[in-house]
Amino acid sequence: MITVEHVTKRYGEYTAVDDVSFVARSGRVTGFLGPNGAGKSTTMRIMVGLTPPTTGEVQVDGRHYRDLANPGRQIGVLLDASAQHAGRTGREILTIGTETMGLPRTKVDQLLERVSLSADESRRRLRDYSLGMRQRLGIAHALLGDPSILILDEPANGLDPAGIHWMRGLLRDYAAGGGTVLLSSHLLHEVERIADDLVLIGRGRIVAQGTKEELLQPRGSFVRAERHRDLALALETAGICTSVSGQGLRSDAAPRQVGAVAAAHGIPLDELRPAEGAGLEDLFLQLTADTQREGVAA
Ligand SMILES: Nc1ncnc2c1ncn2[C@@H]1O[C@H](COP(=O)(O)OP(=O)(O)OP(=O)(O)O)[C@@H](O)[C@H]1O
Repeated sequence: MITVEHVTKRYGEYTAVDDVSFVARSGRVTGFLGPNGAGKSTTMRIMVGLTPPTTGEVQVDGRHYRDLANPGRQIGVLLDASAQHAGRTGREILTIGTETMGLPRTKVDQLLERVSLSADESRRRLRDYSLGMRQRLGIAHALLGDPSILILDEPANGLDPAGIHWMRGLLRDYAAGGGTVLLSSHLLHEVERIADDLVLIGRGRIVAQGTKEELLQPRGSFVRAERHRDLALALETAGICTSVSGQGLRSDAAPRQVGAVAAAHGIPLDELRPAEGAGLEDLFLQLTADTQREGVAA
């Protein structure tokens, strides 16, 4: 479990992370989502002691990262797949990992196989790796010490569709075995498929968090009636704001509430249903509308 408590990071006058709190639970995949520059990487760097927070703290399984004697055995980290010595081969990078963590050398071949890097590829230098191969090697490195927590910054970056499918299976299995997975991504559809819980961040602030089901639950209702104007007026009088949507009206109120108002005013309805689920992308755009660089309206 990762517990982030009131973490703030300021660079001079600029606040990159603003009072961020959330929990990534064990046995679950938590997706950390946000537009460019939202503060995801900074928060992850704070988690693993690479950046000191201005205020607040992060605990991993109840302890601070800096207090872990052999952190790689508890937390697997992939923040930047290219942040390894470019002149070393993949095999060398993993071998150094086994040595610093006190693991048997046999782990190297096990992990290479697990991330589908061939013996030939493992002998190439990192500078000659494609981005996808670097990601695979980075994931292998993160998994080396059989940690109970994985912190991955944009792990799908550079992976081809088969690679993304593979990674999804790997991380789901990992969480099914009780592990904690926190992954950041811009690939909203990918996260929608893999995550159990979601944390959305915009301009350093958390804008929404909860289970995927909670956040993607359809909100509000769609209603259609011949006496369209009467219905809109009745709903407005009942304190329910509506907007015109196609042939009907959309509102944030539940269908039951809308139905009750229509019944009270004797307005026959042609259609009444929950509004379609927004989908993560819509939700993401809505919640970060004022933080999007492109000013994307919901
Ligand atoms: N060392 C630093 N000095 C000054 N500003 C910084 C520093 N590190 C990060 N920032 C700023 O903090 C903000 C958050 O950056 P961060 O890398 O955490 O965003 P991100 O959500 O990971 O973005 P992306 O998805 O583009 O990788 C950015 O505006 C960035 O320029």
